[in-house]
Amino acid sequence: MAQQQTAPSPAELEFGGPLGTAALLLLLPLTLFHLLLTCHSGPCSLLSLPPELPPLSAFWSSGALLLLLFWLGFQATLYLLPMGQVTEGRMLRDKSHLQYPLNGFRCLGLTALLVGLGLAGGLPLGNLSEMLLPLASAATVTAFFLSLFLYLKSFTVPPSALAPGGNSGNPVYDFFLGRELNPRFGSFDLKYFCELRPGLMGWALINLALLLREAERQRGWPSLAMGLVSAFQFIYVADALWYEEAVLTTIDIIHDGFGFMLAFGDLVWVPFIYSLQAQFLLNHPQALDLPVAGAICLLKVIGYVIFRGANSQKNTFRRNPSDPSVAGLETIPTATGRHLLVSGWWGLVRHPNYLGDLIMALAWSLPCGVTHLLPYFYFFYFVILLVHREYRDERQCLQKYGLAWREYCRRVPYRIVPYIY
Ligand SMILES: NC(=O)C1=CN([C@@H]2O[C@H](COP(=O)(O)OP(=O)(O)OC[C@H]3O[C@@H](n4cnc5c(N)ncnc54)[C@H](OP(=O)(O)O)[C@@H]3O)[C@@H](O)[C@H]2O)C=CC1
Ligand SMILES: CC(C)CCC[C@@H](C)[C@H]1CC=C2C3=C(CC[C@@]21C)[C@@]1(C)CC[C@H](O)C[C@@H]1CC3
Repeated sequence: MAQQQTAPSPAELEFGGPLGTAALLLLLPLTLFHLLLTCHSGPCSLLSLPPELPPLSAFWSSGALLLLLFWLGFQATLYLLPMGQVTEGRMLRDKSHLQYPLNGFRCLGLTALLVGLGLAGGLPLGNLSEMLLPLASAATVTAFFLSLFLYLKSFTVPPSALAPGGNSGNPVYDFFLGRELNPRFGSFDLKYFCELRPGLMGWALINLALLLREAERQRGWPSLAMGLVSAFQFIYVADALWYEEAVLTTIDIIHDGFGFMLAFGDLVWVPFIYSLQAQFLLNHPQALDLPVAGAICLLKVIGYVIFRGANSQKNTFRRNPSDPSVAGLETIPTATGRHLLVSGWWGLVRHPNYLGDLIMALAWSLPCGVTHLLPYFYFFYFVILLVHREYRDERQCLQKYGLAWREYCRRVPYRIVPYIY
């Protein structure tokens, strides 16, 4: 289906319009540093100010900036390696399709191999755990300059290349949301690359560094809690790269431009905020009984089965509705020629994949115990993100499918949690 590209009217502006996005431009980095400093402080209290601000020099090092640039360059090189299939994205406004390489999982494998070889050769990866603050600053500055470059670049492309939501004419709003839909250098797609590669793999690498540092402190073995958190989150990262093609149908790729929100989200928020549980465990070790660990693993499995089952069912259905695994499901026809699933996972609630993702998020926090709020930050943030995302998606689906979407909402009344929401 072709995408519409008219500038949004003031009533359609998202995230609180220019004022809301200006506030977010400040609040997001402030929240990041508040959380990092709190996590590394003794009391680790989420609601109070960090006890003592470290000297400014603790926030910056040229070594951290070089390391970050090396990581981005390394992942970009892997992205360009001609391995794996190439697939087509959804039809654009000018009726063309972009090509995307599907080599994410292989790049993860190559990265893991090189990191493994490095570790065997004595690479002090654990030291990364002491560089998180300057690394986060370097990543924030990089995301800011990348967004500025993307904003300026967007004035060199034709109107058909602009994102439906990010060309309001207000510079702050457009800088935040992103004007251009698919900024590219030749075949190198900047948004697709950032969404899945450096940040997601960086998150897994930071977790590994924290686990190694903890193991060094405990004479060789990481704690059960750290092991669970790292394993759970690694599975999530590996899953995203294995099913990389699915990201081509997300709001981020289809609807949102590439601006500060995604540049900061992909390159800073994901690696440094999503690793908060492991950061917390390094500084605040938690004992975990085997039965409790077993129950948490069960919760993770339940969440993963729902998340993967729902995502795969929809993706299979969208790719090939007559695939035997989805051919028997009940559907609603829409005026666009597409159908909406109304049984199976998508007959339970209107966003079963969000439900599974939220259950997994809880399973990532529980190994950190219940004495502190900070390891639950991801869960609470994720509830807000997904509720807001669900609201945005509903609005777009109502526009796309009209009466058929209303019929779907009537048949499947709950959005994310059955009988609750
Ligand atoms: N960890 C994190 O920070 C984040 C994780 N995620 C995860 O990423 C994944 C993708 O999320 P997201 O892109 O938000 O949304 P979805 O994968 O849920 O995609 C929504 C789209 O699915 C299609 N759809 C909706 N209902 C139906 C139906 N009944 N039958 C068939 N198609 C339907 C519609 O598109 P169409 O009809 O055009 O195909 C709709 O626009 C999710 O698992 C989510 O949990 C997302 C955001 C952040
Ligand atoms: C900075 C703000 C608070 C908002 C940032 C949002 C981003 C962190 C997320 C927007 C959509 C995302 C997706 C993923 C990671 C987080 C961001 C970038 C996944 C790649 C996570 C793994 C899933 O399997 C697919 C997700 C697609 C969307």
